[in-house]
Amino acid sequence: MTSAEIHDVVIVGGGTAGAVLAARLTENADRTVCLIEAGPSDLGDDRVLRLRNWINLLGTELDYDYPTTPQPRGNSNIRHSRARVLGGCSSHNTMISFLPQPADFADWEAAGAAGWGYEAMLPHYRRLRNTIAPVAEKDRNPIAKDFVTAVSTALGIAEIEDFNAEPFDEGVGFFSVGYDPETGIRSSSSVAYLHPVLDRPNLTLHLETWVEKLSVADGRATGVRVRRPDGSVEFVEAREEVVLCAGSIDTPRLLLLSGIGPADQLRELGIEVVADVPGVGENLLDHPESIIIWETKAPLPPESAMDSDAGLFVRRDAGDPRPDLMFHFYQIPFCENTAPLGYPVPEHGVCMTPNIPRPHSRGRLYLTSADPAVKPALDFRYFTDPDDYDARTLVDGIRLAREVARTAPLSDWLLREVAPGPDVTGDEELSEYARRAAFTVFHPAGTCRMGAADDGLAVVDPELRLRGVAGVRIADASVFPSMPTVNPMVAVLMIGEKAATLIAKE
Ligand SMILES: Cc1cc2nc3c(=O)[nH]c(=O)nc-3n(C[C@H](O)[C@H](O)[C@H](O)COP(=O)(O)OP(=O)(O)OC[C@H]3O[C@@H](n4cnc5c(N)ncnc54)[C@H](O)[C@@H]3O)c2cc1C
Repeated sequence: MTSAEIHDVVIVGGGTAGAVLAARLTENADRTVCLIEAGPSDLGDDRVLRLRNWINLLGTELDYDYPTTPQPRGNSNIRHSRARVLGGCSSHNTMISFLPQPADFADWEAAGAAGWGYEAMLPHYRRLRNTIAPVAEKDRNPIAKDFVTAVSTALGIAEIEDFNAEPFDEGVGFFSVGYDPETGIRSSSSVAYLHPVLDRPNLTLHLETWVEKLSVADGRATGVRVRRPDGSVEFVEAREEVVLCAGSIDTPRLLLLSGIGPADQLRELGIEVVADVPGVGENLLDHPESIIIWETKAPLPPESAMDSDAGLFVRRDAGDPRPDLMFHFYQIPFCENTAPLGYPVPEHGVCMTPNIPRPHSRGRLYLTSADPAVKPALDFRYFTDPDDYDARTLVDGIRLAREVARTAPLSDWLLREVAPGPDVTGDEELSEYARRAAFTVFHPAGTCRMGAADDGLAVVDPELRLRGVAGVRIADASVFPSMPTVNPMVAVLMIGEKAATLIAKE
């Protein structure tokens, strides 16, 4: 294996956080940065750039498409979409953009992430280069407007014009979205951060290049072993540090394959232990959701930013300042998880997808083989929390959704409830349905969580430095100590910004 290149900083993964980091670190012309991305460029690729096309990217060659392990209390057929393209998941997601709530960051601090409180994080939010604004008036579909009105009438919840203007406990309205309403182009981390700086001489970008292993000598990372598109294997050396931004599934996977993780698991698989870091792969978080679908009386008008433009936050627990139940309102009948259960697939329809903002169940990611081609096992342990909080939240959500659907003007559009159907009303049967038809909001996180030095399961410290091996940081959704109440992409972008300031300080 040849040592092909040497750079000051090597970033693994040109995704949501990795693109931010590469752009920020190369503002210093004296620092050389190599960004290594497994997927192709998004430049000029309309499939990726057109926000509303996101749903057509699921399961394509731009999606790693991770299965879950069997989920005895949930849906075992959930596929976890993860993007294989520059910009990462910000290049194929719905770009719903929420600043996390103050109490979300307070939870992180309480979990040992000193310096990650709300006030300290706000400057990183203000620095974001993405174009983020509430869905434009021209993209607001009449049925989504009527959903907002019906929620206010049925539940007495006020409309919020801009969810990012200030913290909220409840609210209904159109989401803030990262896109250009004139063109429909997404404001991904690649578009907002990388495209304008691709010609910087101190930035080297390798596309379609898979990082196979982190190389460590005498307890310090020296660089990474990569596989180029032509199959050749090379070593890319890091003079200062390696930053892992491969996301909450591929960052722990890479660490485990490099011998960094729970020693017992590694030994069982015949992987040489480089550092015993028991927390790698633990604390697998997600936002699970369920779904209630209606057939509409007629096809819907065409307006939309990305078919899930509005939503609702409900607070049931008065003891916490944050909402604890969220809905997306889809202007399409999303039947992927109900059709296999035998429910009808209407030609035109809408759905509400209640989700659990702060679920109690925790899962685990682990390897089943030392073969790097074998995907890691993702055991989310959906709905396994002993007090059954997670399933009860979805049952509450379905009941509230029905109240909204019964209320004008939304009710005027709806022909019939097709899943689970009006006859399913009891707690037990609603819970059974909600869990069997459950899906993911696509928010896996937490598998290399940040924490204090005395926390045995923390994988990185509050400066994002990997425990047990010097010269490595992690900056992506895997470092979340706990799940933010809201959709997490903005938190990930902020992690990219904060990582850049931490590295620049040194
Ligand atoms: C379909 C979908 C819709 C979503 N919608 C929203 C939304 O509307 N709002 C929201 O807040 N969140 C949303 N999310 C979640 C959000 O997009 C992610 O939480 C966030 O983007 C994750 O960022 P990341 O930097 O951790 O990882 P990613 O953005 O996934 O970046 C990881 C990058 O690393 C690369 N990589 C991985 N392994 C290697 C390797 N070994 N070598 C080289 N490169 C590698 C990948 O190709 C990828 O580009 C959605 C996610 C999906 C999938």
